Order: sequence, then C-alpha cells, then structure tokens
Amino acid sequence: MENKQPHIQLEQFDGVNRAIIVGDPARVTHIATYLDHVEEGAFNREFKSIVGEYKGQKLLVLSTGIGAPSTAIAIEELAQIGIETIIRVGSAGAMQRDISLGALLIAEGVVRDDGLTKKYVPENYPAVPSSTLLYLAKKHYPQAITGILRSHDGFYMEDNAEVEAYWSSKGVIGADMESGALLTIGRLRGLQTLSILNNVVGYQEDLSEGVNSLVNQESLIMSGEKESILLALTILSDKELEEA
Ligand SMILES: O=P(O)(O)O[C@H]1O[C@H](CO)[C@@H](O)[C@H]1O
Ligand SMILES: O=c1cc[nH]c(=O)[nH]1
Repeated sequence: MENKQPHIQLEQFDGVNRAIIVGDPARVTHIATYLDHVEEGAFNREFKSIVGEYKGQKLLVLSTGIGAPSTAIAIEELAQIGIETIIRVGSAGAMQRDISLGALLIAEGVVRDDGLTKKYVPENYPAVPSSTLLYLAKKHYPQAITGILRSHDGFYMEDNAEVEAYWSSKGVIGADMESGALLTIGRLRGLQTLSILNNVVGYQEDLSEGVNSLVNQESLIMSGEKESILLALTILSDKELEEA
C-alpha cells in the first residue's frame, strides 16, 4: 500500500520529528549547504524536500510555495508523518520604519488576515508560537525583532498602502503570507511552531523591488537569509528543546 502523503510525497522518516518550512524551493537547496548526510526527499508541485543532520540532529526541510492554502497542506501532511516541531524560515516586508534589510523578525503572534485559517477556527483564536521555541530564538539571537506579524493573502491589492498603514499604527512589525497558517493550524494539530522572517522590503518601499532583491541575492538580504537559516538550525538542535 502507498503510504506517501499525496502532496509532499513523503512518508515517515526514522527519527525525524523536526522540520523547517520555507516558501521558496530554492531555499531548500540553500539550507542543504549547512547540513550533513543530506538525502533528497521529493519534489512534487511546490513541495521540495530534503532530510539531513545539523550538529547530529536529524531534520526535514520542505518548501510550501506561497500562501496559506499550500502551507496548510504541508503542515497537515507533516503532522501525518510524525513531525512535531516546525520552524518557518521565510521572507517578509517591514511594517515599521526603523527595520533594516536583512533584520530578522520573529512572531510573538500573528494577525490572521488570510482567508483559510478562518475556515479552521474563528479569527479570535490566537495565532501564537511555542513559548519554548520563542525562548530559544531569543537566547540564540537576541538582536531579532520580536512582535506581532500580519499574514495576508493578496500581494497586489489596491488598498495595500492603507491596510499596511493601519496595521503599522497598531505596532505590527512585518508582513508575510504563511506565518498565520503555521501558528494556527500547527497549534490545532498539537505541534510546536515558530516563524523567523528575513526582512526584504523597507516599510512603504517598493514591494516588487524588495522581492526582486531577494531573487537577485543582494548582500544584506542574503545575509539575513543565512542568519535566519542558522538560527532555525541552532534552535532545532538545542538540547534544551529535547528537555522541554
Ligand atoms: O519567501 P517566502 O518564505 O515565500 O515568504 C514571503 O515571500 C512570498 C512573497 O514574495 C510569500 O510567500 C511571503 O510570505
Ligand atoms: O511585504 C511583503 C514582503 C514579502 N512578502 C510579503 O508577503 N509581504
């Protein structure tokens, strides 16, 4: 009988219960460069995966594509193959003026401005990370900017400027499209989750230009990507996580 999950095309790996998810399949290849004993998982649709070890800790890395629906599929299928802890390593746009390119934003909570998670549970259910993972993130990277993120569905909305100004005035630090789904659906499924985002766009600067800078591997942004990857790997291999 076929035991593979239908989208991620993976089945349970021996001894692997921790994962990193990323939006872009190319980021999986980048993360592989920091791992030992890398094995290919699968590459179906947007879901590219590898397994490997960081400082002796086995883990899975999987891309989820863009947005809540494909991320939700990935989380549900990861839970089915025994994954208990998931850290998202993504990119974001800053929502406050003083946040520099390549700074790391870590969610203490997420405004769920996506459509899908409201189908799971009303939006007054909070999207919050694992307190253990958040503590470990602050321990290893105290310079990260922690606060509330906003996850949305529409990259090219006509009212982006007004909507972002509103959430910025409420103190939201950054925007992405998947953290709300990870923290909400992960919590509903009993997983420990965290979201670490590399800032690729200054507040009120050109969104498309920022995302192009990520694609073109500009240096500040690539340094943020590297830091975000190393932080996630360090948290997932921290012995305190086992004890928690
Ligand atoms: O770089 P990733 O992880 O895909 O994250 C961000 O980039 C994409 C938009 O360009 C969205 O998925 C957004 O959340
Ligand atoms: O502003 C941004 C930048 C990257 N990704 C987003 O979702 N929003």
